[in-house]
Amino acid sequence: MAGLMPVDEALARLLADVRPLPSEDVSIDQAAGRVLAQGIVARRTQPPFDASAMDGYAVRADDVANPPKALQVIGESIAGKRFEGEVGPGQAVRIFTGAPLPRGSNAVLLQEDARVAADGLVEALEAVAPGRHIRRSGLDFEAGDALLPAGRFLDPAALSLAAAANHPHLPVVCKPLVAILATGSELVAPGDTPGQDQIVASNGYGVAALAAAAGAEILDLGIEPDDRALLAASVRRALEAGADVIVTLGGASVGDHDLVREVLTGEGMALDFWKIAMRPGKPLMFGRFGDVRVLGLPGNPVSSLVCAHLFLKPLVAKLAGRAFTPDIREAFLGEPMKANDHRRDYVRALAEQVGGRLIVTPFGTQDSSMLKTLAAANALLIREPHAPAAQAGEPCRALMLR
Ligand SMILES: Nc1nc2c(c(=O)[nH]1)N[C@H]1C(S)=C(S)[C@@H](COP(=O)(O)OP(=O)(O)OC[C@H]3O[C@@H](n4cnc5c(N)ncnc54)[C@H](O)[C@@H]3O)O[C@H]1N2
Ligand code: MOO
Repeated sequence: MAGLMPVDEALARLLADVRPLPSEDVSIDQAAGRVLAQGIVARRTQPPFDASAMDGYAVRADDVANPPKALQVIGESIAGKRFEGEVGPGQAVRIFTGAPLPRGSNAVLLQEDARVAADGLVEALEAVAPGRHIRRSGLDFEAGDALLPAGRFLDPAALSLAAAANHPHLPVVCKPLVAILATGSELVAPGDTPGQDQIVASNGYGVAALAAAAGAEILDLGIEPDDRALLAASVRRALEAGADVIVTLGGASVGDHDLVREVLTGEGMALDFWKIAMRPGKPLMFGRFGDVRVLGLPGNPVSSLVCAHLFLKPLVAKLAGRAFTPDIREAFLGEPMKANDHRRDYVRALAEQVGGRLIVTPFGTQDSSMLKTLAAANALLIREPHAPAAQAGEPCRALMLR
């Protein structure tokens, strides 16, 4: 069929000029999962002093070169409160992990290698090399060191490092605000009582979860019936709220009550593309109000979610400054497949490791209303347009969903 845009071309058009959003400062306890907008440098040296790496005794290595050797314990150094004096010949200081190393000492004798004796004495049972069990000042980083680059995803290790470097706030890429509007007079919210001929709206929940996981803030615009004025009012609400992306659900096709494209263009949206060569998801629409991107997802629940995986996820990730590569794997067919037509198919399937190979077996029925098979699937088997019939065991590609 003419006029359907190939998936890769549609994706390239969608993402072509998307840049990460501007930055904002957030408190470090709110920064998990965000992306650094600027690199950060260490605001202090870590450790800030020579510190013990073990519980034991700070000693002069020469003193214990020929054990056993009795040493006089002249005090203790604990994490948070150092021993202020100096360790002289024949002396030791009780020391704990993380505590500053006292002046005069140059090694830490493990407490397992010592025996407490009478009258404030400790007997060293082993020799210890100079510098042993000491973390030198700056071992981890020095003040002024570049620690994390712009664009770094703030995962647990990056967050703890930023905190250790004494950053209470971090400059991060703003979260894209994704407004989600479900359309359709047949829809009621979960928990409401559907009237005759009505169904429960489902798409928005999965789409919102997917966008949030990719880094978005969600603005839920609820459900609007197939009514031009109400749809237009919702679109204006999204624009006034500063949405970066507006996602509409349903009403994207060609039916008399599929009003979304008409309402959006009436409100000033420049239509970029509509209808792509994929199954499910053919009626996908993309347009923009300036920098505000609009994705019109098809109403069929599986089509909505598959399009969200393929298009919304990379769009949100790119706006949020995140790196994103779909998890597409080389695999082998678990069942024969018929020749394909002009649309690229994303077939709900089960991918399993069998004897070191990833075997992908499609579910028998692929109607795009069937969420149960989408929830059961862990992969989408990708069938290229015009792919010839294939036998079980032939190579294929699979987009992993989980
Ligand atoms: N003559 C044609 N008819 C259709 C075509 C076509 O090319 N020619 N395309 C079909 C394809 S493919 C799809 S996909 C659907 C999508 O159409 P719409 O985006 O207009 O979706 P609706 O008609 O509004 O709804 C379809 C279906 O999905 C249900 N729905 C809608 N929104 C939700 C929601 N938020 N949660 C749960 N379910 C929802 C709706 O009740 C319908 O059952 O069009 C085909 N038709
Ligand atoms: O392309 Mo529509 O998405 O299957 O049913």
